[in-house]
Amino acid sequence: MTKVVLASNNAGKLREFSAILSEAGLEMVPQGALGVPEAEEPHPTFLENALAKARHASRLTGLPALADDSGLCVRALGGRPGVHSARYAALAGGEKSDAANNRRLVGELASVQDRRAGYVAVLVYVESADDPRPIVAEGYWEGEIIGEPRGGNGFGYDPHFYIPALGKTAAELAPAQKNAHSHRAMALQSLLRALRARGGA
Ligand SMILES: O=P(O)(O)OP(=O)(O)OP(=O)(O)OC[C@H]1O[C@@H](n2cnc3c(O)ncnc32)[C@H](O)[C@@H]1O
Ligand SMILES: [Mg+2]
Repeated sequence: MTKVVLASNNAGKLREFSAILSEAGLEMVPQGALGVPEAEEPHPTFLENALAKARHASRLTGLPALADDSGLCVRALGGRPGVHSARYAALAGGEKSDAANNRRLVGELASVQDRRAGYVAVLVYVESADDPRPIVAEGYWEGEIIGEPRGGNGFGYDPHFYIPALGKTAAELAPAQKNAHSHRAMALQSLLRALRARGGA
């Protein structure tokens, strides 16, 4: 099994990745278990932030690394919170928590008709810190933002992310169901195909 460092400190992401990757024959080690501190994510694009996180983890561990930069893009908010999804409330002086982020989001949409939104995940895999050929994959998942939270699974904005075709929020989906539809799962399947095409896994 190839050992890969997962360049994330988000417990929700780590759970979703490990469920998919264990089936793919990759041994993933969360960066926290190897003493890697959080990387800076100062960039305006998911791609640049994911690349920065992957390079950082690979540089500090000497292992191949997989990073995920993701977020919620709301049409009526011009794509916000976007790359700032993890610290949306903190940017407005609030705390850095899912609950505070959701309060800010729901408050901003209180009198807005257009509820359309999408989750974006950009994954980057590097063989080494200076890998000249990173593998990049993107996933997108469409939904609508609802004011009242529903469901206790998932993380982040999931209780407010309603998928009309499923009649449920992402937090009402069982973990395996979320992994059958989500932005992260779609990106990961595409990244694994690219990796296999290179003979990597
Ligand atoms: O950078 P790492 O350490 O991976 O962890 P993070 O939580 O800071 O991750 P990001 O910088 O990529 O920010 C992504 C944020 O977008 C939101 N998000 C992304 N994917 C999500 C999902 O599947 N369900 C709910 N919220 C999600 C959630 O608020 C995340 O904190
Ligand atoms: Mg982050």
